[in-house]
Amino acid sequence: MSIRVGIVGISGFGGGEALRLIAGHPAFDLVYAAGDSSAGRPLIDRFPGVPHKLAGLVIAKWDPEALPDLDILFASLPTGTSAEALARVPDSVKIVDIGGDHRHVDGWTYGLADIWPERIRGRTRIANPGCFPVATLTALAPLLTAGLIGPGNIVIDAKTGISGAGRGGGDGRFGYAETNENLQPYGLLEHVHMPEMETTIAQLSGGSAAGLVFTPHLVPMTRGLLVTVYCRGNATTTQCLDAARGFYAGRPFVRVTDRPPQTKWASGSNLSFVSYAADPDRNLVIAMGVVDNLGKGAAGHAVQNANLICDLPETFGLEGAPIWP
Ligand SMILES: NC(=O)C1=CN([C@@H]2O[C@H](COP(=O)(O)OP(=O)(O)OC[C@H]3O[C@@H](n4cnc5c(N)ncnc54)[C@H](OP(=O)(O)O)[C@@H]3O)[C@@H](O)[C@H]2O)C=CC1
Ligand SMILES: CC(=O)N[C@@H](CCC(=O)OP(=O)(O)O)C(=O)O
Repeated sequence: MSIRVGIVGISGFGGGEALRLIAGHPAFDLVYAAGDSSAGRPLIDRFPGVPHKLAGLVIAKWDPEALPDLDILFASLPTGTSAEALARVPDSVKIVDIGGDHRHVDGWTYGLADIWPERIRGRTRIANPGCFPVATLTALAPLLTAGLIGPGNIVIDAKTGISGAGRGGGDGRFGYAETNENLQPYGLLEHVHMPEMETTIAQLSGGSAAGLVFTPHLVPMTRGLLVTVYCRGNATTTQCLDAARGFYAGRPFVRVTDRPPQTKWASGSNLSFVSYAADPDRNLVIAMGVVDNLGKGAAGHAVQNANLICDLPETFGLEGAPIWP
């Protein structure tokens, strides 16, 4: 079976990771690559290591009115730039939007694939969750649905690799000299992922995520994302681990570990790792979540969502082991 696939934003970090995964996918055929400043360049010029079967593809100027015959389009454009153009893509073309323009937007399904795959199958417009929300929500969902923690007063302390900012993140914070051997908090009290997390926590728990605090930090590594989430709840560590093991039983991409997870465990993969430490005497639950920001945080999750909407095995193209070391 061959499913005709396009990627817009292919020269970026998210698009490049989608290219890597789709190049090895057993059912997807990349027939369209698009961008802006990279348009006109052969793919092999932008990515010298691209497989021979894709070497002839030339990056097109992104134009939703000039698409070839496509079954599915991956959109990996800067948040804020894709809504108007994606609205002009024909209905017959399924879309997975890796960017942030369609999360909790009417007509689009919020694609938390490990948590609610049944909501995604059969849909044609999927909004990938943001990278911080997916790590956080994957760790919290079993606890919220089991009532082991409350939805209020949750504190999320997050660390991300620099590639989370994309190639275009050019305000001087992301160069080698600024990031090497440096730690930077940012987005305090107002990060764009707050509303997405508040809405989904409320959906999962049936209550309000009032008092949510989220502080991301840039750390000097290329890939990887870790959240340490402090919650109020009268549960033991064993109860939290058991709840997560039950919740994710049979799900291929979530690993529940006794040990606190590390970012390298997920590198280059679509895996999420979660773990917990809880002290009922202090009414304290600590939930931890790890993903690769470009894997489960972006392109890996997008391919998983695409598999679901194309009625393929969820794991197609995503079965490789993580990169180590
Ligand atoms: N990086 C990450 O870890 C994650 C990113 N995301 C989201 O994914 C999206 C892409 O991010 P990322 O790959 O990191 O960003 P990059 O800055 O690395 O890449 C952006 C891409 O968008 C293309 N582009 C920009 N403007 C236009 C335009 N007007 N028309 C066509 N193409 C355009 C660029 O093309 P060209 O080079 O040809 O100009 C480039 O390929 C963003 O919405 C981001 O928030 C989500 C989760 C994680
Ligand atoms: C390091 C860094 O800057 N990371 C990005 C997260 C990338 C992401 O998930 O972005 P979207 O929600 O726009 O898709 C950020 O904090 O905004």
